[in-house]
Amino acid sequence: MVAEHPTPPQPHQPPPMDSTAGSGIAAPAAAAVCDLRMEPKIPEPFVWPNGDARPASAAELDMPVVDVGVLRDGDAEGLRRAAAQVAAACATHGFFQVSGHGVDAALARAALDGASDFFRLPLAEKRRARRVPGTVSGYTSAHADRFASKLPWKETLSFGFHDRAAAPVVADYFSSTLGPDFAPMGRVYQKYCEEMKELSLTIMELLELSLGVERGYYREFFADSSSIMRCNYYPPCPEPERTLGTGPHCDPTALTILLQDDVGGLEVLVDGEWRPVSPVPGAMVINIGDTFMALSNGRYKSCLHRAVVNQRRERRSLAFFLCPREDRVVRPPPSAATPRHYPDFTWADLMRFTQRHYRADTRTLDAFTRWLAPPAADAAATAQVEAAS
Ligand SMILES: C=C1C[C@]23C[C@H]1CC[C@H]2[C@]1(C)CCC[C@@](C)(C(=O)O)[C@H]1[C@@H]3C(=O)O
Ligand SMILES: O=C(O)CCC(=O)C(=O)O
Ligand SMILES: [Fe+2]
Repeated sequence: MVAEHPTPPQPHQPPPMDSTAGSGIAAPAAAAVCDLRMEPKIPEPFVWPNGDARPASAAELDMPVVDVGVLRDGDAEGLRRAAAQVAAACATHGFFQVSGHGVDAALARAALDGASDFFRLPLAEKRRARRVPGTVSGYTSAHADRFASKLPWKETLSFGFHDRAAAPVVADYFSSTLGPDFAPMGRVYQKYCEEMKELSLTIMELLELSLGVERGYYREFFADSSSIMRCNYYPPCPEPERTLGTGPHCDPTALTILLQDDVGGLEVLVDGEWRPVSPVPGAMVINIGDTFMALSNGRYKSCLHRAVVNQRRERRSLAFFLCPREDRVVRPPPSAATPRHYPDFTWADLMRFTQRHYRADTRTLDAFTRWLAPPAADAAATAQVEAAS
């Protein structure tokens, strides 16, 4: 299927980095937005180093499809099997798929189709929702408003979801940002996020069981949460082997629920090889993020993954990122807390770090830990510099 609308990015020459360039994130003066049009070669800013873009191995990642319906129907043997499958997957590569999730198939389809409808809009209309600098919310094309190189071959639309408010936060976002014509789309994503939140709490119960930690610890930790919904749109690419839809990274968030269409492109790094994750019709991909790795005191792994693109088919994926309420202190349950592998932190701090100081990649949590509290040697060096200045 060839995309019905212009595809590969043809960015304006990304503006010069401003004073925050040293932070590794370009914050150009004007929000550059890529105007996607077909070109035979990809623009230089979209070329990734060979190490990041190297080809995947042929062998798909063999990850379990866990039937989470067992948490509803009280099947004790099924529960034991599901907990064992989750434990084996999360202690190694951090990925599994779920069936029996109860998410309405028509709603899932409407959410994927809504993403296509949005990304097919004229650029000027999409720009009405462009990302507010320093936040994750809004529309971006290749993150060209943030970075000047290794641009991802994708467009994204992200918005926050928290069920504290009485008001339908997501539905209001669409109507207020894009106008009353988008109210139906907003209602679809409002309902989709509500179902994603419910599924994430079910998965938290399964994670408690599989880790043998206090029942309810994780479910209650996230009962009042502040999550991120992200629609990814990956256009066909004339040189897919030279770029990436999403670069190698670990999700800084706690848990990711990924609904992908039937195209494929998600890959996970296992034993030094990129392993494709094939779409399983009706299933959703789950992965552990940095915040949950810290909540499990390192027992469950937040692992490197990426999204590759292809020459012929556009691809869509919807990522629901479960995040704690901003001010919650991320700390493992008492039964799993010694010796501590990560410091206490809040999601607000980690979120701010990824949006203003550091491009989430393969070492985000380590970089964040150092940013939070530089090792004594660094602190002494910093004090020396300050004293001399
Ligand atoms: C907190 C977040 C930052 C990103 C979106 C969520 C969780 C995943 C992060 C991201 C996808 C990791 C790869 C780099 C990134 C810049 C991207 O390609 O979109 C990251 C997101 C972001 O900073 O917008
Ligand atoms: O699109 C995909 O398959 C993966 C996207 C992803 O990892 C992300 O948005 O964090
Ligand atoms: Fe990710």
